[in-house]
Amino acid sequence: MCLIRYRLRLSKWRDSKMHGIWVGVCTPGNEPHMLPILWQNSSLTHWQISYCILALYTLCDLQFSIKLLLKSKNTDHLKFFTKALDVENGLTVTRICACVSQVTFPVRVFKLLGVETLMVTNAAGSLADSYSCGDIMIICDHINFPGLAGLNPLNGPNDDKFGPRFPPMSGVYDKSLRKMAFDICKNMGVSQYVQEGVYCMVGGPNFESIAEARFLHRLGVDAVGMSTAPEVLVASHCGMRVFGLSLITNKVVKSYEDNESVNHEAVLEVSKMRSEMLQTLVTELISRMDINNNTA
Ligand SMILES: O=P(O)(O)O[C@H]1O[C@H](CO)[C@@H](O)[C@H]1O
Ligand SMILES: Nc1nc2[nH]cnc2c(=O)[nH]1
Repeated sequence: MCLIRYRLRLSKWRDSKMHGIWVGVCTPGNEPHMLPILWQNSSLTHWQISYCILALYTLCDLQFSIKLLLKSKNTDHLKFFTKALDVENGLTVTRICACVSQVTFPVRVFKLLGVETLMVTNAAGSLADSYSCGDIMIICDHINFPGLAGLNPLNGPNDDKFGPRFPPMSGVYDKSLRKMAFDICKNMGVSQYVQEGVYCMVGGPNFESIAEARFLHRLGVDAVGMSTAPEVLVASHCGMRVFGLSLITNKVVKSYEDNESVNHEAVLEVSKMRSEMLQTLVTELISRMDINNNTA
């Protein structure tokens, strides 16, 4: 099961007209609540971009939800997309994808397209007692549970063109981008909602049992979800810079006395509530990055 969202930068192709494209891949019933940017300042024509998106869409057998974020008044891009994808007002199509190599395939395609930075966002349940629903956790590290158990997108022969056979996983979440995100949140006056912590990916699609929640909590997990780690792993393997955010949509039940239980609708609700704030944060983060040399 996946819900992946990429924020990509094609620093080689620039054009001031197009600010970016936000792309998400959603599981059924999932709103594309936080959508990262695919193209930033691209000098490709709108049909070339559309073609690339459609190619990715076909190649990866994934369906993208697409929203254009245009600085210019020219909405031809949007029209073209909606026409090409045969839907009105952008595209939101959903499908399940269960395989980690499928989920991560686009990351390598993006790498080959010249993308240098990957931004990932997810919805997650909190285990840290100090977190509240609606908090934003800047991810400083992750535990990839499926990966530890052998379900790893890097399984199989290694392609040395992308990265080493045995890649390190320390320091994957870029420090300078994390700091920048904190600064932006401070300026936005929303620091009280911002945390920094460890994300853990579990296989899902069920939410945690109480015993599992307690187990993860003892391991030092601050927030748990069902995505993100495989894409981050592959991006890091091929030398991309990574930034990740978890939106805390619920508190994971850790007590047998607690009668609450999490449900997906509540997750979507909190996501909607915070989507604007997250979009502002991500957009500001992007605008502060140095497009040319990929430094924060
Ligand atoms: O991690 P993302 O895809 O944001 O979504 C999270 O929320 C969904 C459950 O409500 C699961 O898909 C879980 O992984
Ligand atoms: N595994 C898991 N994924 C989530 N996604 C959003 N909330 C949760 C949660 O509590 N657990």
